[in-house]
Parts: sequence; C-alpha cells; structure tokens
Amino acid sequence: MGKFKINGGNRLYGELKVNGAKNSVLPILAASILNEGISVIHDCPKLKDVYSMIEILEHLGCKVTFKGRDIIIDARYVKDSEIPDSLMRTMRSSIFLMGALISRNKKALMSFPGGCDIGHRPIDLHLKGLRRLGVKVEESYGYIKCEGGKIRGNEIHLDLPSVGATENIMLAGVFAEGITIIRNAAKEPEIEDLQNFLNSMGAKISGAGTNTIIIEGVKRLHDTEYTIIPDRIVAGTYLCAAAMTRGELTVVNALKEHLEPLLSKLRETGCKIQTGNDYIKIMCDKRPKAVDMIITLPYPGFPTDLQPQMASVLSVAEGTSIVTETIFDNRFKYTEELIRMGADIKVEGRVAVIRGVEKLMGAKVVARDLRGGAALIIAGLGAKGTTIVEEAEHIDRGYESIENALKSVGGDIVRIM
Ligand SMILES: CC(=O)N[C@H]1[C@@H](OP(=O)(O)OP(=O)(O)OC[C@H]2O[C@@H](n3ccc(=O)[nH]c3=O)[C@H](O)[C@@H]2O)O[C@H](CO)[C@@H](O)[C@@H]1O
Ligand SMILES: C=C(OP(=O)(O)O)C(=O)O
Repeated sequence: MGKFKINGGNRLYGELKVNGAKNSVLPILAASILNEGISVIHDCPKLKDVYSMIEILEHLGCKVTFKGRDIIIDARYVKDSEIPDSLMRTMRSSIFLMGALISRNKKALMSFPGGCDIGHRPIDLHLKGLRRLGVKVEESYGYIKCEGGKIRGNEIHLDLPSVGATENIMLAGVFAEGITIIRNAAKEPEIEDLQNFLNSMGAKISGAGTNTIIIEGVKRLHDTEYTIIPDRIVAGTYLCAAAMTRGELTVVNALKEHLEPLLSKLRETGCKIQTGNDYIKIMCDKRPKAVDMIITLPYPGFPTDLQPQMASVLSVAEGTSIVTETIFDNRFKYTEELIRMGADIKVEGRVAVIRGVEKLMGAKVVARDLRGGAALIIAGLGAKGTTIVEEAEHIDRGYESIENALKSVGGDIVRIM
C-alpha cells in the first residue's frame, strides 16, 4: 500500500535474488485442490496475489500454511464450489479455480475475474475449451455456472495461444475420461511448470512448452512437494533497472533461457550481459542506444509483461525506438506518466514511438497497473530529482518488497504512506 519515493541518480550495483514466479505459483496453488491431500510448494513469493489466492483456497475449505517460502495446502476437505465476487475480483488468476473446481467437485460457480486494467481480457476461450470437455457452462448476470457431470477428453484447438485458457483446460482435463489434446496451446515456461507440478502429483500430461499438450485422464492424485520456477519477469525488471541506472547487477536464480528476447534487446542497447546456470549479470556504463523494433508476442517472443519496463529504459536512449504491443489493447497507460517526467513518447493505437531524451525529471506519477508501475519505478531511479509513484498496491501484486530489493543494491527508494 502507499507510495514509493525515489531519489534518482544512484547506480544500481550488486546482487539480487529472484524468488518463484507469480504466474507459476498462482495456477499451481489452484491446482493443489485436485489432490485430496497435502501439497507443499517451495520458493513461493510473498505477493498480494498469492495472499488473495490463499484466501480463496481457505474459503473453499483448504487449510493453508505459509511458512518461510513454503506454502502447505491441505486440500482434504474442499466443501465449497462457489467463489464470492469480492474474492474473484481481487486478481485475474482467480479464474484458475474454474478448471480446478470442475476437476475436483464437478461444478463451479463464480463471477468474472479482476486483474490489471491492460485492455480487454475475455475468457471466451476458457469457456469454449471447457464446453468441448462436456462441461455445461451457463453465463448470467455476471456469473458463470459450470456443471461437470461426465468430463470427457477431447481435441481443443485454441483460436489464439492464451496462457490462462491453456492452463484452465489442463486443470479440467486431469481426471477426464480419455485423452484431451490442446492444440495451438500457449508455450510459456509457467505452463510447463504447471504440467510438472500436476505430474508430480500423478497426472499424465506431456507436451507443455510446445504448441500441443496431451492430457491422459487419471483416476486420482497423490501428495507432492514441488519447487516453482524463478520469476522471469521480476528478473527482467531488475535487469531493466540496471540498464536505466547504468549499473552493474547480478540477478541470481534467473534462467537465461526464459529471458532471451529481453537479453537480446538489452544487448542492442549496448549493455553487456554474462550468463551462468542460474544467474544473469548485466553491465551498463553508457547511455543506452535506441532499438528500432520491440514487438510483444506469445512466448518465446518478447513478453508483454516486460514491455513497459523496457520502454522506460528506451525513454532515455540515444535515438528513436518503436515498441509494438500485440497482446493487450491498453498497455501503454504508463506512457502518459513517463511523459510527465519529460519522456517524448507518441502512442498511436498499438505502437509507441519513443524519442529518447537525455534525462527524465522526477515527478509525481501514478501506477495504473502492475508492470506500468514497475516501469515508473525504473524511470524514477534514473531521473533527476525526486519521483513519487502513487498506488503502490498495483506493484505489490507482482513484486515482493521491491523497495527493499532495490535499496539493497543502491537505489534510493522508500515506501511512504
Ligand atoms: C496469471 C498469468 O499467467 N498472467 C499472464 C497471462 O495472462 P492471461 O492468461 O490473462 O493472458 P492470455 O494469454 O489469456 O491473453 C492473451 C490475449 O488473448 C486474449 N484472450 C485470452 C483469453 C480468452 O479467453 N480470450 C481472449 O481473447 C486476451 O484478451 C489477450 O489479448 O498471460 C499474459 C500474456 O503473456 C501475461 O501478460 C499475464 O501476466
Ligand atoms: C498482467 C499481469 O498479470 P495478471 O494476468 O495476473 O493480471 C502481469 O503479471 O503483468
């Protein structure tokens, strides 16, 4: 909650460790209700969305303990299949309970999920996929009622590779009779992580990470212990912060194979990158150079979740950069705030033309969504003077005490009320 106050100008220097990925832990927590027993999940991030998911699991009847970085879910008694609107609206990932409840209880009643306001976010592909498995889906007055009855495996071709729809269908297919095949599936690393978690409980899923996922229905699952993958978006955000401040940062527990599209663009700006098995080191000592083309695309394309942070770096680059957002239709709101800080950015539909300025100026700005908020923090770290980033709660959805992390490597940033 509150705001961040940043005095810009400090070079970031040192080492930062990344924890487990938000976009892995959330579907995995929802998936834990498929096991009528105990699941232990390691390396969980302490994020607002994670606490919201725990609240939903508890509402459904699970006993959940968050100890250190382990979340222990006792899902022996899942009594409820309804999720109140107030809980559904806390985040986008509440929608994963739809597939999970259909598998566990053969029914689900819920409203539409909340989440960042980054454009139109329908769930038609989720519902279409569930219907193909034989789920009766009724939509009325903002509520969605699903009745499972007999869930039968089927072939599902996604019109576009939606991450959430792929994951929801995987969850619904675990106990289906026969085989479910998802074609044109999303290929994000977090989908592979969900597959690996489900398989660690006894599910039979293969193909995640490719565009065809095959789910062989099983009768039951068993207890598991599982460590989730590191958060590639948090790692990428720290790398962008280093590029903005002309710093030198080693990001530990970061997998280079998950971040190739960002690393390639950071290299184009002139930053030097070194990588090892579990770390990425960035060294930047000059003003970044503009890059002529960034286009967000489904994995392994440039991630939309790093578009604002990279654009923030490009706002001070030498030359003009073009950034095209193809995933969401309203993910440039943060540019209005960067302009208040002196950036020269023109947005025309899905394209932002960024003419790099020498320096940004500290200003009072508002985080309108999670990654846009992170972009403003990066801007504040590089700006001359003081920046106040309001509405920190958006940023807390995806970053664990971002101010402490950045402070530990030299950033002058505090949280104020
Ligand atoms: C919790 C989680 O993992 N969130 C990520 C997930 O969101 P999310 O799963 O919501 O993103 P999707 O991949 O589903 O959305 C991609 C595009 O597909 C469209 N679409 C999606 C579903 C649908 O039923 N109909 C439809 O038209 C969306 O409007 C959007 O334009 O992937 C996004 C794209 O990488 C990331 O930005 C989010 O951080
Ligand atoms: C858009 C994001 O998340 P969500 O899908 O949870 O809103 C994100 O992580 O940038």
